[in-house]
Amino acid sequence: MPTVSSEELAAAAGVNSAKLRKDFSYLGSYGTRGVGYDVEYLVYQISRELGLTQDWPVVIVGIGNLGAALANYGGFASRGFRVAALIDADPAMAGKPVAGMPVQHTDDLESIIEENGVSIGVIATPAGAAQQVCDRLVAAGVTSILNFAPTVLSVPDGVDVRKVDLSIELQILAFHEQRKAGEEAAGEPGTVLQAPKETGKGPDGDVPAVMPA
Ligand SMILES: NC(=O)c1ccc[n+]([C@@H]2O[C@H](COP(=O)([O-])OP(=O)(O)OC[C@H]3O[C@@H](n4cnc5c(N)ncnc54)[C@H](O)[C@@H]3O)[C@@H](O)[C@H]2O)c1
Repeated sequence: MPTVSSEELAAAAGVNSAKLRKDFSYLGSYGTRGVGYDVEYLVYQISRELGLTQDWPVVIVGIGNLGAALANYGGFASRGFRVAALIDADPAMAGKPVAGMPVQHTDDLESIIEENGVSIGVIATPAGAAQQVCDRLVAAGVTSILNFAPTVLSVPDGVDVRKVDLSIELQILAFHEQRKAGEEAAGEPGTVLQAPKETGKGPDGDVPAVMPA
């Protein structure tokens, strides 16, 4: 039975081992003195706490380039997210197979949500359609939304929205690239940069004026 000590885990995570043991005790996981934690059981306990040991049916709305790519991504199923249905407003798409499933028309959105007990919806429609799709998902019983459309969605209390925007991730990388270029121009790492005012703050929050060596 592979085991791991709280000291090893704490060192790997860069945290204090006493704090780690205390946190694990909230999971009901206490380990054995001198032996440590049973790795398999610990993984199960953490997964259970994160809600990953149950099956989560998910619908994807908007089966264009992005929606089809998401539908074809195998990584969701291995984490317990089962794609229950693919939904699109284009009548020409209805019945067409994507990732081995027939695309269903938005006319049936409500019944699909109900029949599959779906609580998580993924929106991959154009921005202009996203709020309307969101409203229908929420009215049908969806309480968590992963939004890829470049728009801010309004939802009632009790509904969670996570927005994914890859261009923001690129902006963050571009910001760091700019800092690196400034560092090279200054000649040595760790130099205090004379950054233009508007780049003194990165899109991911405060960035120290001195880059680490
Ligand atoms: N978040 C990101 O990083 C990221 C990256 C790429 C694309 N996007 C966004 O994702 C969305 C989809 O991009 P795409 O390239 O797949 O577009 P696309 O045009 O290829 O696909 C959009 C699909 O949505 C369908 N659709 C339109 N209105 C609908 C409605 N009311 N209900 C259901 N389906 C509807 C269309 O029929 C089409 O199949 C866009 O909003 C785009 O800006 C976001």
